[in-house]
Amino acid sequence: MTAALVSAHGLTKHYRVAGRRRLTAVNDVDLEVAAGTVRAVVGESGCGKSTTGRLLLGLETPSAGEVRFDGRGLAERSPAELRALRRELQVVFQDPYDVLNPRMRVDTILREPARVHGQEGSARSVPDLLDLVNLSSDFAERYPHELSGGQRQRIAIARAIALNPRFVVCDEPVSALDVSVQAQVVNLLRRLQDDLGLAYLFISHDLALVRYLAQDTTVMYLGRVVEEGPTEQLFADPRHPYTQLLLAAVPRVRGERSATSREVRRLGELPSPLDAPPGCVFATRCPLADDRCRATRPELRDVNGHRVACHYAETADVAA
Ligand SMILES: Nc1ncnc2c1ncn2[C@@H]1O[C@H](COP(=O)(O)OP(=O)(O)OP(=O)(O)O)[C@@H](O)[C@H]1O
Repeated sequence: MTAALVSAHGLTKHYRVAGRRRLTAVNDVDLEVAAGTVRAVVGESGCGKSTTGRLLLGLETPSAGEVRFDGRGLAERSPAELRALRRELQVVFQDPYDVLNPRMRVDTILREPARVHGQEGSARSVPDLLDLVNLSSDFAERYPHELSGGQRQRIAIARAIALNPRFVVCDEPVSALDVSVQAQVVNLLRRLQDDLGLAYLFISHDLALVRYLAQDTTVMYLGRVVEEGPTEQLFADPRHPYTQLLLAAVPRVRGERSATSREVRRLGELPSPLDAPPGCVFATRCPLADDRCRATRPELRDVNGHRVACHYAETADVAA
C-alpha cells in the first residue's frame, strides 16, 4: 500500500442558498490519492465533484471533516505553511481562457507563479516548460488569443507545473476541447504525470478517459460516494446500480458523446441537493429501490474487492 499524499475524511460542505436553506454539495466523503497516482471522480453534473476538488486544494474550507496532505491536516497548518503548500497543489480547469490573462504574453504567464510565490530561483524555466508541453520556444512571445484551444490548455498545464507541484486537480481538463485534440492533451497529462511523478484528482464525465488514466475511481452521487475502488475492478464488476447505468452509457464508438448518460437520464431528473432522499441517495431513480432503500441509507462496505454503498450490491444488475 502506498501512503496517501492527499486524503479526505468525512469531508462535508454546506452552502447557504436562497431562503437560507442549506445545500449539501459534499456529504461525508472519504477518499485518498496516493503519491504519483491518479484518482478519477465521476458522476453527473452537480454531484459535488468540483467542490470536492476545491476542498482538497484548500480553496474552500470544509463545513465538517478534514483534508490532509502528507498526513497533516490543512487546518493544522500556519498561514506560512499553507502558503508554501500552495506550490504543491495546483489545478487545471476545463476552460483555460478563464485562467490565462489575455493581456499577458505566454512568457509572463509562465513566470507568474514563481513571481507570486517568490520562487524565481527554483521554478522551471519558460523554455523548459514549453518543451514539457510540446510547444516550441517561440510560443513564449504569443498572447492567449493567438493560440488554439489545445495550445491554450497546454499553456495552462505548463503554468500548473511551473513550481513542481505534487498534486494537480484536473477538473474536466479536455471536455471543452475539440475531440480531435482531446487525445493529445490527455496523452500529455498522462506523460507528465508519469515523468514528473504527479498525483492527479481527475474529474471527468468521460469514463473511457477515466479508464485510460486513473488507477482508482470514486463514483459520486448527490454529494456522496456511492462506489469506490481500483478502476479496473470497478469497471469490470460495477456493483452499484448507478455505476452500472453510468458504464452502460459509455459511448461505444470513439468520439461519440451523445450517448453520455442516456440510460441515466431516462431515469428522470437528478433530485436537488437541497432535498436529498433520506435513505439511499439514489433511491428515487434506482430500478431496484424498495422500502428499505428509501428508509435506510446504505453505508460503504467491501464487496468483491471494492467499496459500494448499496443494500443489494451483491446481486444488483440493472444495466443488462
Ligand atoms: N458556491 C456555491 N454556492 C452554492 N451552491 C454551490 C456552490 N458551489 C457549488 N454549489 C452547488 O453544489 C452542488 C455540487 O456542485 P459541484 O460544482 O461540486 O458539482 P459537479 O459535480 O462538479 O458539477 P459540474 O460537473 O456541473 O461542475 C451543486 O448543486 C451546486 O449548485
